[in-house]
Amino acid sequence: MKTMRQKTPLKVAAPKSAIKNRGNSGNNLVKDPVQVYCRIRPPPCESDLICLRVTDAHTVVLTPPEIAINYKVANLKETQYIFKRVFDDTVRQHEVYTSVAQPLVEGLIRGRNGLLFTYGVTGSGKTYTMTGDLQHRGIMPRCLDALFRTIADFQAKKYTFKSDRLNSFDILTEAEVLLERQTELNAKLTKTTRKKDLDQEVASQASVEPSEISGIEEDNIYAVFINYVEVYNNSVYDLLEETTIQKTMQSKMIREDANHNMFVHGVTEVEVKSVEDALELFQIGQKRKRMGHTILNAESSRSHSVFTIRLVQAPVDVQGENVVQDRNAITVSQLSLVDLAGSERTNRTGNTGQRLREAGNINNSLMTLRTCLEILRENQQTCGGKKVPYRDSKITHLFKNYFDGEGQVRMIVCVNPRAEDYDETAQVMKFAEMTQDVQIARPTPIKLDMGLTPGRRRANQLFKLAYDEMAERHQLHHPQQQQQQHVDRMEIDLGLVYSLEPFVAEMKLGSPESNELIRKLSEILELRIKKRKLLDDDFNVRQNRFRMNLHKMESENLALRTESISLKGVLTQSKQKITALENKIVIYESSIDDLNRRNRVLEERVRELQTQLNQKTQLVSQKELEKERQRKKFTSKFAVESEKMSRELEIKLMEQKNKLQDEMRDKEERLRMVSEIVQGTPVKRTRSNSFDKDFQRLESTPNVKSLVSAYAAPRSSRPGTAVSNTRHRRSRSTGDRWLEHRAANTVPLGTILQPYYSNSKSVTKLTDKDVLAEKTTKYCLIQQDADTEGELETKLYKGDIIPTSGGGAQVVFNDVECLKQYSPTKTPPNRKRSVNIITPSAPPLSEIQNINSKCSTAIEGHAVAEGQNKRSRH
Ligand SMILES: Nc1ncnc2c1ncn2[C@@H]1O[C@H](COP(=O)(O)OP(=O)(O)OP(=O)(O)O)[C@@H](O)[C@H]1O
Repeated sequence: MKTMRQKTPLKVAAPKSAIKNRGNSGNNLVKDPVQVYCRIRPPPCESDLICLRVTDAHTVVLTPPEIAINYKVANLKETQYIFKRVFDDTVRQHEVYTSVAQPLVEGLIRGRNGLLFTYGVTGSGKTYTMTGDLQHRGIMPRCLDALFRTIADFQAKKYTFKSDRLNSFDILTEAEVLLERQTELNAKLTKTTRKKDLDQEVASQASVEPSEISGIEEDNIYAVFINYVEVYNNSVYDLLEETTIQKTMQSKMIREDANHNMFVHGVTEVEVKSVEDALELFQIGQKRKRMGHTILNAESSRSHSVFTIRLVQAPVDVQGENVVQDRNAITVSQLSLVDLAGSERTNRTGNTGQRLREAGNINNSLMTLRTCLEILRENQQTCGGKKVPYRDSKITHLFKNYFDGEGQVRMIVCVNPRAEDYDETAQVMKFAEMTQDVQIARPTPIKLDMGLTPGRRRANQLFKLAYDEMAERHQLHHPQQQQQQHVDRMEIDLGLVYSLEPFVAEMKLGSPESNELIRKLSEILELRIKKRKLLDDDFNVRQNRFRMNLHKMESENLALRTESISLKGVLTQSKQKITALENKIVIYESSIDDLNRRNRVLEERVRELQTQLNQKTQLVSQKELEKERQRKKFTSKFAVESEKMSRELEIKLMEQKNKLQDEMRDKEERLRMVSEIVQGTPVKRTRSNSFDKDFQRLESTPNVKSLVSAYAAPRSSRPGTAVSNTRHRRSRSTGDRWLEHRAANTVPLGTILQPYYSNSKSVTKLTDKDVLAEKTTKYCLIQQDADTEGELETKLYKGDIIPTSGGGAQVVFNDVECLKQYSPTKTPPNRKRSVNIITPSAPPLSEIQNINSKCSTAIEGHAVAEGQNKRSRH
């Protein structure tokens, strides 16, 4: 199918000279065409046939489908439409807002009127684009958000703008404000319950991607008013009006105000301070709209919704503090956001009766809009003066001032791409295309030149800030000085700074009041001259002060420069030092690195040695264990061996002892025999032959023979009695006196057989006196010891005390009594003697030596020499 280029409706704004008079008015203003945007919604179903496609950001091509009514008859071709911008179904809400509506908000803030409407078939996305839903905010909430973000710091607080019923505003005084606030509060109280229902919805609606308008006039204060109306069945209903069952919604009149702006007479205009407030109102209006439609059994898509934001702004005074309380100084601008009814044809909807009439009305109003725009275009193009039938429909009547007066007009054509809508879409496209030819006078913001310096509020704020800072600093440096003094010096007539004189009203000469006017004017001029002089004087004073300050600053500057130079020198030195230190650091760092490396090597070595040491320690401990084992082994072996040896030794000792005892017995026998020979008693030969032989040999020796004969004469002849055996002379008749010498701690014997002395003295410490006592003739030493078996052995060494030629005395030991006790069940080895056996033999040599050491007292009163004792014993 060949694309048919029907027409390219886009036209750029004509140069000033070429612009013809707007509509019916004949003024020479710069004009701009109505800007038309096309937005294509996604197809409702994926299976839907599509009848258009977007070829670029400005072009859309409409292709007639087979189901189109005139498809076969008219042999339709593809049609291309060019718009200011085409948004395909992927474009997001924010982008649509930025391209289409943001400039309108900017215009609104700058005091220009704006109109934005969505136009299209039912279900093509008009409401979606204008209002959106919770997740996808539409143009309206975004406009509000941008507006409030921009004017947030400049919203009227102390003053209130009050709308009169003639579409104008007044500024209320502070007292009036209070009253107004009271009323507002009351109203809010009644609204609270209603508000709660809407809060959630509103809160979510308020969250849109932030956008702000930059570079707005800061010397104004702002107030935002909202009104929301519905045009339905050619009637205008106020959606913000309080209604009751008795008072249902009444159609409102459309009127023209003093500035030729159209307005809904008596419409509820509510001041809103935030986006939330505005959206809350919008939701209220939506609810009322739905309610009304339910009552009327109608559909909301059959009505036009007009949501108007009115921005009221008034300049601040010369001081930049208060609002200029002049009604004429107020600027009012408005932005109307219109969601038009669906533009379908009646024959397709199949409506009948009431619905058909409604549809007819809707289409009539849209038709009127179309007609108006067509005539406007025609008038503009042909310089014709055809009457534009604005009054034929409420909606066009309401828009009259936008088309006829000044303002920015923009339209978004919403399109459903499905093939079923082709016929209606084609009509919409044609209308949109035509609309782009309509020229609208470029609005000029209505701003009165009041002779006020721009930026005074900002300047005032800065001045106050600087002033406070200076005062603070002054107080800091001169705490004693009166603050007031300083403040006085700072007193400045800001009025003089910001303005020479307030606005001079327009004066027309030639009238009867001319003289009066001239007088007034001359007064004003005189005042101005005076003020100018004042300013000049002030200027001179300030100039001088400034010069002085400058001079002071210059000298300070010089001092600072000198200081700076010296500091620079110090800095250079410091830098050099730092460099030197840095070099040192580098050197140290490298040596640290080196040391670290070495340290690592050594650590490695230490680890190795440690491992070796551990191994060796283990080895040593193993060897120690082994050694200990060996030692124990040998100790036990040694113990066994020594046990064995001691046993053998003991046996040998016993044998030796027996042998010695035998020898001793032999000797005693011989002695006895010698004594018998000496005493003349017959010798009993009890000994062995060897003894006899020895004895005979002894008898035959001449010395012995003589000795025997010498002894033999005085002896008694009583046979068989041991004459000189002193051991047996124990009878009491002997008349001996015994000296018993015992150790200090002797164990009591407790035996039946006790040593008995008839006449005795017992001492533990022997003295000369005891020994030399006259009657003491016998000495007995008692000694206790443990034998090899551990048994207690008591020995009594007995001897005679014989006086010596030197006047002393000597002891001649001649007997030993050995006292031992044994257990009757235990037979002591090698003991043949029974208890209390008195040994007939003399004590052995070792014992005698022992006795000597124990009885180491010389009878003559000096230490006994070893040789003497030996001698005196036998
Ligand atoms: N660009 C879009 N992206 C996603 N969904 C969309 C888009 N445009 C419209 N829709 C969806 O299409 C449906 C109809 O849209 P909408 O109600 O805005 O149409 P309308 O033109 O206002 O209809 P009516 O004239 O009946 O009021 C809605 O569910 C909406 O969410």
